Amino acid sequence: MLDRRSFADKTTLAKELADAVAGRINAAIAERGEAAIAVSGGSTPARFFAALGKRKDIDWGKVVVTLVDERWVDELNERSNAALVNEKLLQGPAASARFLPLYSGGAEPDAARIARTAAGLQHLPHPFAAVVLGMGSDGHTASFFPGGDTLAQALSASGPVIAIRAPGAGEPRVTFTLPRLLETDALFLHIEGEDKAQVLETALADGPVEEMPVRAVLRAGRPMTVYWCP
Ligand SMILES: O=C1O[C@H](COP(=O)(O)O)[C@@H](O)[C@H](O)[C@H]1O
Repeated sequence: MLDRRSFADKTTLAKELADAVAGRINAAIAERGEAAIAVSGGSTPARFFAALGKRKDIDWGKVVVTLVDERWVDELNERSNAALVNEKLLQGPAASARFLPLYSGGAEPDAARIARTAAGLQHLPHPFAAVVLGMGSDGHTASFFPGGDTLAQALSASGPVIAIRAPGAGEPRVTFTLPRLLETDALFLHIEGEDKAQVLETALADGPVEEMPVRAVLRAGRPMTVYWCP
């Protein structure tokens, strides 16, 4: 179920992952006339975003991009995942894609704001053509954090999105739920560095999901391809 691919360096990984995701986008457009992808934030995806956004073989006007999760901050904040997507991915050819953000205003993701985010996702093409997850060194993925106040619901609710707060998360968060993220043609896990490789080994061993929520994805019984480089 887990296909693990290793690459010599970050540039090669970025190009190979962009090739794989572009293939999924083009297949979804051929089959369904449109494609949606959900991508991660944080520091790891910048090179991959740049490689994907340059692709001229994608009909970007038929592509919807969203995030797997978001810190509850506006786009002027340097921790905004949406800002990263706008700066690195939605440039050049990819500027014609439609972006559906998860942050919907204010300082807290209260019920009304989460409902507004969910309403904005109503016309998201379904299923995703590709979901690209990242992973933190604490074993979180998307915003499924150890100690998350709504972790159990985030891993089981039909979604699409839920607010979550956790000691290691910094700001309050919004995340797609796991069941919704698994509704995808292809699932990727993008990690870089020896430390993340070690975290993945630990996550693959026995142990509670609550301690390393990425285990919920690894144990979901869905094919997933890991892209890793040192
Ligand atoms: O906070 C987040 O962290 C993870 C991992 O980020 P990285 O900086 O270690 O690459 C990321 O996958 C997630 O989308 C983001 O919100």
